[in-house]
Amino acid sequence: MIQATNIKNLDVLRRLHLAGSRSLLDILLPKFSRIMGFLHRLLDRKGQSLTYVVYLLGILAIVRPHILSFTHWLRKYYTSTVYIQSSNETYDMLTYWISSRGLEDAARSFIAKVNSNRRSPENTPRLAKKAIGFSPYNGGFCFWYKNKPLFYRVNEDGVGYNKREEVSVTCLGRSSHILKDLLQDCRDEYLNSTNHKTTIFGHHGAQWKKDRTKAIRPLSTVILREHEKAPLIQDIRDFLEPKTREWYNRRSLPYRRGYLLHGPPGTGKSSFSLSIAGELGMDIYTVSVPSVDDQSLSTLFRDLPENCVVLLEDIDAVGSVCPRDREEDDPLGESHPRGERKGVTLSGLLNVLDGIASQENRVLIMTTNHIEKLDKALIRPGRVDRRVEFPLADRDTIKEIYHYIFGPLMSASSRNPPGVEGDPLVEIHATDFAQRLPEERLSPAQIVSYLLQHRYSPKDALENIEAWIKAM
Ligand SMILES: Nc1ncnc2c1ncn2[C@@H]1O[C@H](COP(=O)(O)OP(=O)(O)OP(=O)(O)O)[C@@H](O)[C@H]1O
Repeated sequence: MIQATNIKNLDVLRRLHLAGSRSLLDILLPKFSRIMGFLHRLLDRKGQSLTYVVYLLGILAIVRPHILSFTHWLRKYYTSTVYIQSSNETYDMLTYWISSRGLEDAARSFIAKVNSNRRSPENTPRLAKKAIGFSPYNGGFCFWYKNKPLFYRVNEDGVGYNKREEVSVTCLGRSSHILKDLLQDCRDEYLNSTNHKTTIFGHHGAQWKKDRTKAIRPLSTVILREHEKAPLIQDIRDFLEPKTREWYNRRSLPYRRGYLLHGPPGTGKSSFSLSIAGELGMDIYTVSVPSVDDQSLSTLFRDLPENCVVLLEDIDAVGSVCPRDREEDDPLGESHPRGERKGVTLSGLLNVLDGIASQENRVLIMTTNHIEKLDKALIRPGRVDRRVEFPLADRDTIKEIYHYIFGPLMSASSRNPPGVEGDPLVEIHATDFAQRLPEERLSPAQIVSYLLQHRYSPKDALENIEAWIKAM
């Protein structure tokens, strides 16, 4: 059971905790001086005050180093601490737990950030423009967990670009069970909060970074020819079956399968990857190939968790040199003369795909707008086991997109205006709409975007087709 914060105890412990960081004496010394002043006045008449003061200061000077080393010893041998780096998801779990209870309010130094994911003060509307969030910074606070005091501390490590935030939680005693229990609770609560959601991770240099958590997008909302879509989904599901894994292991085959989604921009490749991750209850880790080099790609793959979807976008950018306008330092601190900064090389990507990091119950999806540019070695079976084309919209796709926007709701999320649901005219309008658009000339993204402009008026969507096509 988690006990609510006790303000009185908190105050005492916060002081003690501060004493840990500033030394107990720094706090006691001013109080001590006041007492000495009082004694001085009291004893002044007897002329002994100066002697007492000198004695006391002398004693203090002698015991001070001992008290300091005692507190250091106490901290070293009679407390346990868990350290968590901000680049790891455990950090999100812990901060979610802390923040959901408002425990961070006990911190005395904060960092304020606009658009941070952290809690804003109670009186700030949730969607307010430039809402300021606060999080503890360079300091700490104490809270109660299962009737035990724990100390939460934020530390910063490194300088400049390499600066990293790290939090630590300390408990009294040599057993770290309470810390493990806490992290388990944080994990459970965090996973509960992300149930029916997909967490999307991007990267910052060679480090994964959580981008956002989104409600699962049903696969039915990504429109693709059924004879391509259904077998692709089935193939991914089959691959993730435990018996498939066993089958691979028994035959000593590397347990991996790669998928290549190709087609023009805006045809649904990323949307499909996100949806399938949601359907499989996995998070998705995305890497845009043009934004990394061999070293960071390999580090990112090494740091992947198990059970996730990995999306490698724009793999046709492999081997291209990114010309730089000027000589500059890259974020990793290396200097690249103009034109010499390499992206991912073919051998770098092949190493990653063939390596152990591409296994471990991971679904590897690669996307490209230019399949014709890909090296044969990259897409040979074993690296790419299934290719699926995401084409420009044909008549059936256009019709389906119309249904998707104006037809009956497919999930609980409200998309259509009242009155449009179940409208028998939708079918007629969808056919009409599909017939008036050129086939295989527009991407689903273009059509979705046009229909969204007229989301409250299917009539307008039909009436403005010619003007829209002309404008394009
Ligand atoms: N087949 C589709 N079905 C439903 N919506 C689609 C489809 N294709 C694209 N969209 C919509 O268009 C937008 C862009 O799609 P998405 O990013 O998935 O395309 P993409 O093929 O990955 O593009 P790119 O190659 O540029 O990365 C999304 O918001 C998505 O909702």
